[in-house]
Amino acid sequence: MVKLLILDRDGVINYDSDAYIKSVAEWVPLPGSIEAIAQLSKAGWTVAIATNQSGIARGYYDIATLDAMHTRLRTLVAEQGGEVGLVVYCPHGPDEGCDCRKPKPGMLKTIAEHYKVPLAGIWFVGDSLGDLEAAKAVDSQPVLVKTGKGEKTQAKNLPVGTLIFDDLAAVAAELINN
Ligand SMILES: O=P(O)(O)OC[C@@H](O)[C@H]1O[C@@H](OP(=O)(O)O)[C@@H](O)[C@@H](O)[C@@H]1O
Ligand SMILES: [Mg+2]
Ligand SMILES: [Zn+2]
Repeated sequence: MVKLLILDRDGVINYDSDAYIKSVAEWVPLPGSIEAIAQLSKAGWTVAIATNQSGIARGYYDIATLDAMHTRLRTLVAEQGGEVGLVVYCPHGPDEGCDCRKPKPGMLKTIAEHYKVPLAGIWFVGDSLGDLEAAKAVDSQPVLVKTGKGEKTQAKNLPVGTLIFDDLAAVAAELINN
């Protein structure tokens, strides 16, 4: 069976910004995140990504720019000998009522269906409460990292059983070494 790990993007893999990440130049990996994904991949994990990208609906950047960010991510991970799995994004705005925008679990379901694995217990790593709630909604394991908005999120009322790590590198160390 596929060993699947699902990651949020902004604030987990790369620095986030309240002004959105609007270009490849603004898409800057957090320390250790690229290496963490590569190490997980080389250890047999399939690393997929589920990311809200309402900046598309807001007109801040286009799909081609978003795809270029993900090509950059894939290139950097490949340079470390790893690979990135399926990247799923929600391009919609908060008021469109789509099924994919977190905290709805639609993107997690899409990823699980793609890899034909059940979502129960799958770790979903995020920095926002919506990430953790999306995981809880499908019985996945909510995992909070303190990067991005994570420290602020930690002060909120977290889903029962949420695991907390400093950053993605710490999550990778836990999964690879245990
Ligand atoms: O963390 P992920 O899901 O990868 O992506 C989050 C981004 O889409 C943006 O999501 C926005 O929330 P709203 O979409 O405006 O509610 C804001 O939080 C931005 O700061 C953030 O960059
Ligand atoms: Mg995030
Ligand atoms: Zn959506």
